Amino acid sequence: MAEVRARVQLNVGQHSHIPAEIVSFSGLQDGQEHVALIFNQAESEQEIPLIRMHSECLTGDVFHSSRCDCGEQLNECIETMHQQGGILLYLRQEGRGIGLYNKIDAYVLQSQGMNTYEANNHLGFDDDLRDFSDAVLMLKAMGLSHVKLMTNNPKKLNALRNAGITVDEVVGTEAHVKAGNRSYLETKVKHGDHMLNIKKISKSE
Ligand SMILES: Nc1nc2c(ncn2[C@@H]2O[C@H](COP(=O)(O)OP(=O)(O)OP(=O)(O)O)[C@@H](O)[C@H]2O)c(=O)[nH]1
Ligand SMILES: [Zn+2]
Repeated sequence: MAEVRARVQLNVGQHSHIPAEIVSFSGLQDGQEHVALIFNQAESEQEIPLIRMHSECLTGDVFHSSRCDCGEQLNECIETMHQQGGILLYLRQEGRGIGLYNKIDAYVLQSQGMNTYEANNHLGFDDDLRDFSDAVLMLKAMGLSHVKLMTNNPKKLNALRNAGITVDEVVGTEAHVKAGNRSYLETKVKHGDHMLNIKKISKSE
């Protein structure tokens, strides 16, 4: 069992204009400092809250790297939750769990022609090392057993359902295409079973 350790108000977003609360936890299992951001006190409302499990991506979230869509997804999530309320779990699972330096090694291999999964395998890692059991503990610590989930990744949906969390609805994120991330997005759809609409990607390109 994990518990809420501290919970404090802060404003977030590009102009620090979006009120939220940041939550830390005790009793998480993988040794990482995962946090939750709560918008509009969504965990205490009667309505089933929208949640997102966002895996850390320093290059995308902070530097808005051309190689992926993580920063855009994070901004989209924060804007949506500002409007509708919601809970963002920011999970310290850099590089789908392989860590930042290994992800940069994988980028080197991708620059030589491998796709994201081939590069992982070449480095001796499975396609995806993420485990969402701490995310489940965080939800339970906040008293949440019934959610709407913002993702395009069916593995996240299955992880919650297998842990006894009821997911009423899955809300996809937009396809954020920019120069440099198209093959990354296509690979997610072809090899990672992501429910991204490639046609939508082509149109907005
Ligand atoms: N190993 C590796 N990880 C990457 C690479 N590009 C992005 N990531 C990581 O992928 C994670 C995001 O996972 P994605 O598979 O893009 O998306 P998702 O979180 O599974 O699914 P959504 O909920 O739909 O966003 C972040 O931790 C990124 O750091 C890469 O080339 N190699
Ligand atoms: Zn990324």
